[in-house]
Amino acid sequence: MRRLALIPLAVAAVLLPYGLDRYAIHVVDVAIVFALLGIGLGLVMGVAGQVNLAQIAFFGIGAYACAILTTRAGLGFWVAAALAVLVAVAVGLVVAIPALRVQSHYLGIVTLGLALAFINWITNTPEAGGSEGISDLPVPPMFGIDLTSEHLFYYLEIVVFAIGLAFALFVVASPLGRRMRAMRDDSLAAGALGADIPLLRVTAFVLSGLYGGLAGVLYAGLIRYVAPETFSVANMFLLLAMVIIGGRQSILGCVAGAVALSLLREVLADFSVYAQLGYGTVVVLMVVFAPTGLAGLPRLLRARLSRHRSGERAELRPFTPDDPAPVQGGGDMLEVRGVSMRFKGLRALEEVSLTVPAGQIRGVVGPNGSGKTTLFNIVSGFYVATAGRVLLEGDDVGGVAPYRLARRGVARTFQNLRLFGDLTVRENLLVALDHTRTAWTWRYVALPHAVVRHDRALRDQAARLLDRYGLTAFADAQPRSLPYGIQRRIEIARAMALSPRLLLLDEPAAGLNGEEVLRLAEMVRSLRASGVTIVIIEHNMGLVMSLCDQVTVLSGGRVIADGLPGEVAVLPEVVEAYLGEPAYLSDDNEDAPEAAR
Ligand SMILES: Nc1ncnc2c1ncn2[C@@H]1O[C@H](COP(=O)(O)OP(=O)(O)OP(=O)(O)O)[C@@H](O)[C@H]1O
Repeated sequence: MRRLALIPLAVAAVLLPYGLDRYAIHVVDVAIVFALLGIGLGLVMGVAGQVNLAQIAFFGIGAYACAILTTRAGLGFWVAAALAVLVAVAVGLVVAIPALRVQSHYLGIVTLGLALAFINWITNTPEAGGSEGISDLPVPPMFGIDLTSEHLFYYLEIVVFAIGLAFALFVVASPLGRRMRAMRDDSLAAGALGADIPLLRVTAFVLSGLYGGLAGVLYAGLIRYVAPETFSVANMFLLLAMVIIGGRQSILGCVAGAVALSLLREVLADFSVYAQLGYGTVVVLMVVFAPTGLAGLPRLLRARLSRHRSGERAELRPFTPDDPAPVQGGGDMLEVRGVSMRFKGLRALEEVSLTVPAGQIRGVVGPNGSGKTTLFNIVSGFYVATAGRVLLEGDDVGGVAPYRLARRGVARTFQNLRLFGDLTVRENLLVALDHTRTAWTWRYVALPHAVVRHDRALRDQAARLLDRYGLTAFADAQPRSLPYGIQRRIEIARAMALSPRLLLLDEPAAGLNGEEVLRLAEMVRSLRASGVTIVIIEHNMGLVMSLCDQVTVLSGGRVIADGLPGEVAVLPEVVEAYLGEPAYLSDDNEDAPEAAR
């Protein structure tokens, strides 16, 4: 059906130049160049969440490299064009380096600085023609077709644009695009689910450089003259306005914004000062009232509606237990040896040691601020311990990045749920189910069919997982529109999508009612029966006492007790650590849900 809808669009695109005079087709040709730039900026900023104010420089590098290589080095247009796109991609790689260290507005400042450095270079370098620019670029040869005609050049542009748009849409809908969106929503959680964040950031900037370079080359072939004013900061902000107004999270929105503002710019050419002011005002209004741009409005409305609807008929189906499986290996799954962690002057952990045998459910309890979550953060690779070692099945994994640990079988949930709010429940699971490496991105160009097949297989697995966790009814909802208990279930399902051997649950019962705690306990037992080793931080002592094989008690960053639940609960030092509230640590805790005991 969707493909059929493309036919009238294609016919309209073919017929468009027939109704346009020379000036109008020129405006359309420039709008297409900006649309390509918009796609690049949409991918890096909207999809991957990397603030990039250097897009105008990628555009300029493509155009200038093409101009210099043709007029100064005497290369043919297409050879120069191919090299120019490669140069823009290489610069994209270089611009990605700061993104590995800084994010958000800091990254904005760095990339803006790089754009200014480029503008400065082209304005002051004789090889780049200084403020005069470079003129007399050769006409791109095309099997005898005269591309000096902007009507004919339009057809070249529209083909490049169509391929560029199709590729961008394909990437966004694919596992790679999903990972990028997950990274944009919450890079920590994405890393914990196996997404290689540094490589993903580099990939986003490379794509941005690719589209910037392509736009630059087309611009060079169209105008056959390059000068600094085209690649100014003012035009960078115009480009930003295009993407923000259109909707940066939607590639089609970016294209629509770029085309609309390019045309509007021509209409308002005589009022350019007021026009700039107008764009600025509209951008501010959009950021405040519709941050997802015009393209995001229907989704915003749908989300609002589905929030009401899913709230009305929210029915969580029962969890279907996994098939029991023997624990493999049988040795120690996790060993923490003398781990200390300091944050500046604060000692969060001091010489903490514990050993978790494979197949155990280990409870980690302690008063607030005793270092439980810090311990999880070290085991899952978020923090590197100041001292001590962490062994996973005997291998030292201290300092190993979270995404690598995730691939080695460590999954975790978070105390304050870290679901990807802009992704659906199904997509949340799909991110975790995808175990491919980002380095396989070349497949997107060379083997797109393999990518489609891989995605289909992932979707089948996601459907089974949704069914097993009773979440099918919520598959297409956004997690934040769902009740808290369901969100907790989704987070466990998402962690299990990694097929972990070690599962770290950080206060999974927080915010759950008694019935939900009962279901949680059943689920955790079933996960253990399926061969997963579990470490659980919990304040609900009824749950801890009934569920855990062994309990480690932390206080002030130190292990003060370790043993069977019933034994540690009555130790005086443990009672004291809990401010003299022994009832919380005993089996007789009346606050503990009946079901969890
Ligand atoms: N990134 C950080 N920077 C500075 N201090 C930190 C950081 N992370 C944790 N801390 C400090 O380390 C100590 C232990 O915190 P942690 O979150 O591990 O405790 P917790 O036992 O999990 O507490 P709760 O039960 O309240 O979640 C606290 O004093 C906390 O403020």
